[in-house]
Amino acid sequence: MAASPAAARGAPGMQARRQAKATKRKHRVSSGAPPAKRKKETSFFSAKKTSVKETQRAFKGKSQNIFSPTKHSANAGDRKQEEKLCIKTSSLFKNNPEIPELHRPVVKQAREPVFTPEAFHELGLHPHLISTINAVLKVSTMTSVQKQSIPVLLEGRDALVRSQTGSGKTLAYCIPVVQSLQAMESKIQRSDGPYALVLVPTRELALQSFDTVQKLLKPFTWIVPGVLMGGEKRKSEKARLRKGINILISTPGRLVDHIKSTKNIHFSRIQWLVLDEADRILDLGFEKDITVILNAVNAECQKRQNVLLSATLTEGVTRLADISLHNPVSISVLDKSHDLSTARGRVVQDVGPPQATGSLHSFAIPESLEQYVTLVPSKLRLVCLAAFILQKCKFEKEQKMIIFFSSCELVEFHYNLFLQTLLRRTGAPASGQVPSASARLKFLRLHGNMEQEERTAVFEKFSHSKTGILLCTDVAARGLDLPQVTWIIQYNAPSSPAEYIHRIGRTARIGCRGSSLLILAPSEAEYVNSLASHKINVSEIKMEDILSILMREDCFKVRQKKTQKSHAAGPQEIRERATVLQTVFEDYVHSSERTVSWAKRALQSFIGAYAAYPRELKHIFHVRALHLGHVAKSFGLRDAPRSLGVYTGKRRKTAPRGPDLRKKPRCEPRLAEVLRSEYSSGLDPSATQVRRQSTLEASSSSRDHERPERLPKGQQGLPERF
Ligand SMILES: Nc1ncnc2c1ncn2[C@@H]1O[C@H](COP(=O)(O)OP(=O)(O)OP(=O)(O)O)[C@@H](O)[C@H]1O
Repeated sequence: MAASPAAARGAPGMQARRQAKATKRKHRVSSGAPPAKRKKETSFFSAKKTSVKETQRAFKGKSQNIFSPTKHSANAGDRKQEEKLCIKTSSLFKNNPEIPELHRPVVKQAREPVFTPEAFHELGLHPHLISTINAVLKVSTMTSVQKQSIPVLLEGRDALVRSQTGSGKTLAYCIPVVQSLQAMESKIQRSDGPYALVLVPTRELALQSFDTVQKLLKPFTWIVPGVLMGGEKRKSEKARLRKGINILISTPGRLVDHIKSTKNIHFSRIQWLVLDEADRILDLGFEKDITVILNAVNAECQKRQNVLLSATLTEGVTRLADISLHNPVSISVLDKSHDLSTARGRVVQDVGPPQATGSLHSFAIPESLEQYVTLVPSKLRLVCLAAFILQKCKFEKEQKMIIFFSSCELVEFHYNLFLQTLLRRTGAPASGQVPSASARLKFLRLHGNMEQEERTAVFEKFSHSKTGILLCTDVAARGLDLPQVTWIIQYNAPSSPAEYIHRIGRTARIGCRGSSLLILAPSEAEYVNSLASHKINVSEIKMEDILSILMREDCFKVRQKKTQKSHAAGPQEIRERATVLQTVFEDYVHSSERTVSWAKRALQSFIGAYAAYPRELKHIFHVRALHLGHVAKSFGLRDAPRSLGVYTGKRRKTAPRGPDLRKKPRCEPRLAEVLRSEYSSGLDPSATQVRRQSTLEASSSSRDHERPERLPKGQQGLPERF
């Protein structure tokens, strides 16, 4: 017989008893007495399935009790009781590590001039190409990188091109490719196959580059562009390859997949090989894929032009290029004098030994990009992020924000959490109300574990929207040109200065204004110096200033009885409201087993990603520095989970005493499956197998970067020739 809803919820008397027990437990904690043994871990997980509304109703009642100490009662006994009840408020702000003074070294950032007064028609391009650039792409004058690169590439030279994010590198290579192919004496036939091969690290970037090429080809209808990027049925891609693609844009993984399985693919006519985001594509993650591609291309064609582009061409790439490219030209718009009134973008030089290129470790950042950092104790991270979202996207107009997380699971968790809490509580306009400021909270998410159709839809939607909040992994860090993004938030610090540059580079593109915020824990403050050593300058925003926005959000006000007067004001009220917000998160997380399990999995993923920071950053980001209980709070978990394994709903026979962060987190197979690669073709089962294995061996793959299989010993290294 099914239990009645009332019975399922428990009789009122039982509920009261439960509440009393809980209060007793809290009192013991506050008085320093050892906490009573939790009856069963199931009590932690077996929260009844409450709807969000129910949770909020329950919460309203609770908050009244929680914050009643703010009233000043004459009765000493009452006061004692009040102090005890204050535990929820104080727990969020108590026992946090001190926030250190940020002695940030002020460095002179490298600057690049973006625009030039020169028009495209000065380049001697086909008149139809010029009119397409002007009329379809709506650009008339060249950017610095275009002015430097296009003539060099039209001369037939190999080139390494570095210029800051959002400075127009795509057209810098697309225009010469189209100009040269349309001018070929024997007119290109579709069935000839690829004349140009463009490799990019992500599917969204492949789509975006394809879109640009397609626009440029409008007057030259006989040249057919095409994109291979995974997610699409291999069969239909094969059919398109069979018909013929002359400018082929692909992610490495998907191209390898076709090289191995598609007979119709050949490279005998290749004249151009372009690696966009070359440092990303040539790093270890893509080593095997790139080797396969280059071997396949080299086997069929020896003479072609090679172009490598990125905002962060590092020494490693330059050295590799130095031995692999033929008489290349290095183009860097970076104005070394930092004096923009002189020598505006005149730095074009032949590649010499790596040291000759000087400032390879200092990357230029758009002048109109303001960078900020805030130091936030772990317990307060979540409320701080939420407050910042509200401040920018609810209370200010026309804000478009991208928030970077270190793994797919972190994105999923925060996306769902914000939808169910921030949006429901503060975001949705009441029925019949005109959508207003609250309607600006439009959450979207993008990561590598999503179906391709959804990925593309999200990309398009965010691209065309004037506002919105995109939660994503580094899959969106490279190359994406999403218009009007005003804020970049890095909730988890990136693993390298190059990734920092690319993430923040999604805003302040092509002369627009934009800002970025990096959220660090107090123990991570040293990261600011690490950035400074790469000439990256950040200003501090105080956490209190971010939290103060909660004063504008009355739904986080502590409810007082009519007879009670709130004595909280200023910082105290901000703290109380922050606690209310944290309680909203915690109530949602603890509203069902499923949500608790999500939170735990996200926490585990966070720790995995944290353990994967490269050696040179380990002194800043080390799991040993994490306080698990505090970090758990930032996932809405009230306590540190006893085990970091994925929650299965079953109790272990012998529960471990407590989490030991010195050990690498144990990744359950389920977790390994979820942590699939961002950049893979998604089709190669052997790759997945190896990746899964490496996930289990090292937690590093929690970070949402692809680390496909390494080559066997003795076979490492790229072919000598691009
Ligand atoms: N000459 C130009 N004048 C005005 N806008 C331009 C010009 N060239 C390109 N753009 C625009 O600038 C934006 C950024 O260009 P693009 O994406 O090529 O930058 P990028 O240098 O490749 O950036 P990233 O390093 O992030 O990949 C695009 O919206 C593009 O249409």
